[in-house]
Amino acid sequence: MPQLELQDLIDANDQPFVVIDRDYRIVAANQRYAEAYGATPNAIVGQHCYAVSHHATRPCHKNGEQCPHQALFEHGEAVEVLHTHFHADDQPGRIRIRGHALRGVNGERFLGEQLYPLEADAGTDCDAMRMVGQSPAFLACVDNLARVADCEASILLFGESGVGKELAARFIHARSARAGGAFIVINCAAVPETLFESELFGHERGAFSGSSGLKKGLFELADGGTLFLDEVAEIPLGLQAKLLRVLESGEFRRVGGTHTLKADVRLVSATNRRLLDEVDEKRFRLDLYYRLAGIDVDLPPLRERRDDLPALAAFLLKRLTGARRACQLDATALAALQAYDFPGNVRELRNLLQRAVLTCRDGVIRAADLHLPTATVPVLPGTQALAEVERTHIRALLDTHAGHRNRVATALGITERTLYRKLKRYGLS
Ligand SMILES: Nc1ncnc2c1ncn2[C@@H]1O[C@H](COP(=O)(O)OP(=O)(O)OP(=O)(O)O)[C@@H](O)[C@H]1O
Repeated sequence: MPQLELQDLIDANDQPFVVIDRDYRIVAANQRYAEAYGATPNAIVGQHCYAVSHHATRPCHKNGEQCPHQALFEHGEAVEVLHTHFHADDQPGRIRIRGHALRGVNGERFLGEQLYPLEADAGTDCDAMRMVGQSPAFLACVDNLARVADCEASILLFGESGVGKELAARFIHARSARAGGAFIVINCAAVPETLFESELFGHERGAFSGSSGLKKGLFELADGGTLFLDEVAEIPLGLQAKLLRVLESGEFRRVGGTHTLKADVRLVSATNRRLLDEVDEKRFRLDLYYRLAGIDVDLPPLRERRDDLPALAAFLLKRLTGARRACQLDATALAALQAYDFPGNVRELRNLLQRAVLTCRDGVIRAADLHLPTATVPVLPGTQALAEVERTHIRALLDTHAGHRNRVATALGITERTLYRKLKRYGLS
């Protein structure tokens, strides 16, 4: 075999590529890799890999990250992981790293790392799927999602309303081995209790009055893919037992059917209520909770990642205006957004911007165009019962939002179905 110059070989690679020895020292880096970290290959060789890419003083597995170096040198495996690296401009960026086991002329081992910046990744590059954000809280969350995507475990996503749970579920699906299969959504709050079973498992011709032809259920449609159970806390108790049985056996029957069917489905569920609290309140079965929450992932609310606001707002504005004239936020608008708490998270931000785009005439959105709701917290006498406080608060919100129940539900961080129940209970419907 011809002896090739290592530097020439790795410079031929279009992606950043680096070769690392057992002691975490970089022994070679291609031009692309060096550029990504604002240096030349010569300046990088001899440095610790974690110092260059993580600005850290110790290996990343000692900071709790999955580390390709550790995987190769301790376990003999070449693994692919997702990390946050710091680019030349000191900005954090999401990177997918593919580890390669390399052998030196004397048989010694080296780790070759090929880097793929995630923004250029097919699964996340189309606009509808793009998860925008670079704040540490958001990056940690996306990192988590990318790690859990590949395993087959059931995932339970927890986060406030509008925080991006469905987007996260799509992200998981797109990065899983099931990406070629269907991604099926069921919003458990929106399906009337009586239709739940037939929605999930389908029904045979004439199974009940009003059922016309044969209908496949969402479970069946998700065969080979992912079923996303949104607002999972809203599944009626009676159905929870049935769902559990199906999840345990993988078998089900259509309503009115006699054949047992099988479907190979991966479940991703989402909730904005702590399911274990629901279990304590006897509204949710503990055994079903364990089935659904193989791994749980928390999505941070927008007010805990305010650093993401400018990029998110710019991205949403671009999507809202499309090919039409671009709109921009001025400094007063950005400051107003930074000071606002966003009970409805990214969805609320999008809705605010949508309204502002319609009213702004010169392409500049100012604070006043955003019509941010001002917090009017009523001061109530200390002796009022909790239910009365709740009733008063809901009534005030209905006034503020001109009777728009979806906006009131968003502001309260509850589902519309829960709001409807409360309106009925308090005689406000
Ligand atoms: N990080 C993000 N980057 C870009 N868009 C986002 C991000 N997070 C959320 N969005 C957008 O915000 C909107 C709301 O997101 P999504 O429907 O996923 O929220 P959700 O948590 O599932 O809401 P709900 O609890 O009400 O079902 C969507 O239009 C989504 O595309």
